[in-house]
Amino acid sequence: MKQTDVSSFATSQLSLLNDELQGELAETTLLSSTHSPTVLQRAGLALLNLTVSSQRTGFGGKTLLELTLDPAVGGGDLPEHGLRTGDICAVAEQPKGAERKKERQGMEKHGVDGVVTKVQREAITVALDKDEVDIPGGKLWLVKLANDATYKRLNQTMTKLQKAQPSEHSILTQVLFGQSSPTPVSKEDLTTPLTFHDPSLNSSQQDAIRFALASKEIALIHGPPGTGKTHTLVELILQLLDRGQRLLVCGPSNISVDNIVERLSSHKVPMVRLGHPARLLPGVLNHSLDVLTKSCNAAAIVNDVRTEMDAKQASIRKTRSGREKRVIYGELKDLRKEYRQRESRVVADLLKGSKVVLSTLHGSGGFHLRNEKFDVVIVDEASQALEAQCWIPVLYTGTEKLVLAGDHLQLPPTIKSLNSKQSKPKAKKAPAVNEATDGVEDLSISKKSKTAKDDGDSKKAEPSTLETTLFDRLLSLHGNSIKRILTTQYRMHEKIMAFPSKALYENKLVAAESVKTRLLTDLSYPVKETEDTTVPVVFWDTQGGDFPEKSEDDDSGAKGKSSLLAESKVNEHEAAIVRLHVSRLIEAGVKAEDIAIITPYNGQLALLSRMLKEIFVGIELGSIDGFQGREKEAVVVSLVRSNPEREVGFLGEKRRLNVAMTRPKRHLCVVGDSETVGRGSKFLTAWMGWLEEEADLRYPDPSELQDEN
Ligand SMILES: Nc1ncnc2c1ncn2[C@@H]1O[C@H](COP(=O)(O)OP(=O)(O)OP(=O)(O)O)[C@@H](O)[C@H]1O
Repeated sequence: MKQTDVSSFATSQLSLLNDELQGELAETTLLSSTHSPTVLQRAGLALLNLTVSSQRTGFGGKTLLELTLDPAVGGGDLPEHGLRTGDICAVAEQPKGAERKKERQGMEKHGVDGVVTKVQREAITVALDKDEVDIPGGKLWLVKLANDATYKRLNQTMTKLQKAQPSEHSILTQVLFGQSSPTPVSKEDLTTPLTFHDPSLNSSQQDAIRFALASKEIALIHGPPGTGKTHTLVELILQLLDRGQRLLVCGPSNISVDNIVERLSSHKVPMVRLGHPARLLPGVLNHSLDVLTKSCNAAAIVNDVRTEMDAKQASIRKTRSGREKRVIYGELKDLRKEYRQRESRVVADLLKGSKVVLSTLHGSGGFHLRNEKFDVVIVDEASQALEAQCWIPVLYTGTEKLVLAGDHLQLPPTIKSLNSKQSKPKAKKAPAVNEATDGVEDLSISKKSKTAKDDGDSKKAEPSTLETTLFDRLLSLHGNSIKRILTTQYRMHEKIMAFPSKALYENKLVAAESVKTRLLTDLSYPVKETEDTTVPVVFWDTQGGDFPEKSEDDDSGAKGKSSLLAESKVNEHEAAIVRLHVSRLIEAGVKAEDIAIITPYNGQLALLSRMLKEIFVGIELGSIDGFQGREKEAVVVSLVRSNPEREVGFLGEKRRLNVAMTRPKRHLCVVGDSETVGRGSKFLTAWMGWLEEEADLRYPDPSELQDEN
């Protein structure tokens, strides 16, 4: 066991985080200082010609401004924009002659910062950061700002860790750094009979629960694709509650947390979900602090003040006299103070009374939990979280036990905040193609520079230390004895599962009876039996050099211009094969919405989208990274790389390929050049070998593709 020094670990994290932040800020500043509002609006980063359509009081006593298009410019729907709930923005008076840069730079002085809380077709609502603001009567504009809140909290957390004296380190912290070993779990604890709330749990799930219950400091639940990780966590939560424990349940994204809230609510567990209501799934709202503080018994005392404040807000907008305004502001100030006091009493009571609190990792560092103690912290999707994020609930709640659930053999967290959006639910809804490339939201750090570089060749890119997750680090620190793996998977046909199981999961995966032989022809609607619909795995091998890749910007000569414009790859012939295969599936009766096409290269994704989105309405196209956590009945993977140098770039990352090959339930079609891809790495050689042996092989007939074109 290799010990890690706590303080130097924190110091190095701080420096890595700072590098990220500086890069991010430089990029945003560059963007907003060099472009006019109109250009920013076209880029989806700003909205112009707005007016206040209503003003009221929201959670935390904040002023909520609802903005719509000024009737003077015709009103109606807002133009297309990229502003999302949770984005940090500024609202300011629109400079006359919108292009004038000088005036625009005064924005920071005249504008008010806030957070987007609701986005509708005709309106966008912003919760303002400042209490007393005099919103100008003229036209307003709203611009997205860089969000450094995430970094600030990570920074605070790592600073706290850095400054803690060794004598202050909890046993858990010592275990997390290898200075103490985890207390061994006794055999009896692992074998004592347990009554499970869910009798359908399989034996690996039951074992994982026994292990997590018996562990004193840490337990890792390793959930390969489709093995019911969240299902298992829900039972673990119920078992811990039976034992009188108080729990904090977190995940890196809102959706990862909401997934658990939704599943727990059918068990009637009294719980509180922290987080801004605008970011939560509708089904989860009833558990949010915002709604609970309005609906609980003590709510009336808060609501009285809220009503009074709203009336005052309305009267401010009506009066023109500066003196009257000042009087009302004074009254509002007192009311707001009163409101916050009453609300925080109600919130504190609600939190004290709840045995389960759920929030994002980031949210667990908010002031609501500052004095709350929890017996156990559970983190779902832990291999999607930065280590520094996982420390937020650990350090701020003083827990002595941590349960992490995840799969370190799928993709690690990516680093991005400027353009981060809500991550998609696991639900089978079809996000637009550009959204499918987005990562996880709450922290969503995805290094732009890295993405750009990787898009060219990830093999050369050294993994940054920020990407080593706590899950990974603990496994290398303490070994497999701190984890239990879930082995029955409920997603894939057994043939689709076979290679990833053998190559990555020590051959431990077993396909559940209900899925192991499911084919497209067994779908709930009629699908004709064809050579495609009756086989689980198809491999279109384009070997022979007739289907070469292209660098996207070969023609434009943009190579080396900027890391953000780094070249991507396309393979037009592969795209034609994808079209052929999909059209055959659709002719056989498979619905377009049951098919997804995924590829590692954004260039190829853009090409495929142009070619196929309109022909196959409802089909989903996405990057492999954006498809993590999702599933489809049929998945076509376009590998793109085909070159005499046998370069595989992005495909060198086996965790990315693992994600790609484990998305389908009934049908996986791989399109690629076995000669190029097969030389990329040991993993790729093994995969190509396996496909040649086990898949239904197809060799493209150029004349058939000609017809298709
Ligand atoms: N013991 C079980 N018996 C039957 N079905 C199960 C069992 N455990 C999980 N499932 C089913 O397997 C599917 C995957 O479960 P869940 O969403 O909990 O998995 P996950 O591991 O969190 O998913 P992912 O692989 O996307 O991370 C769900 O449809 C769930 O109902």
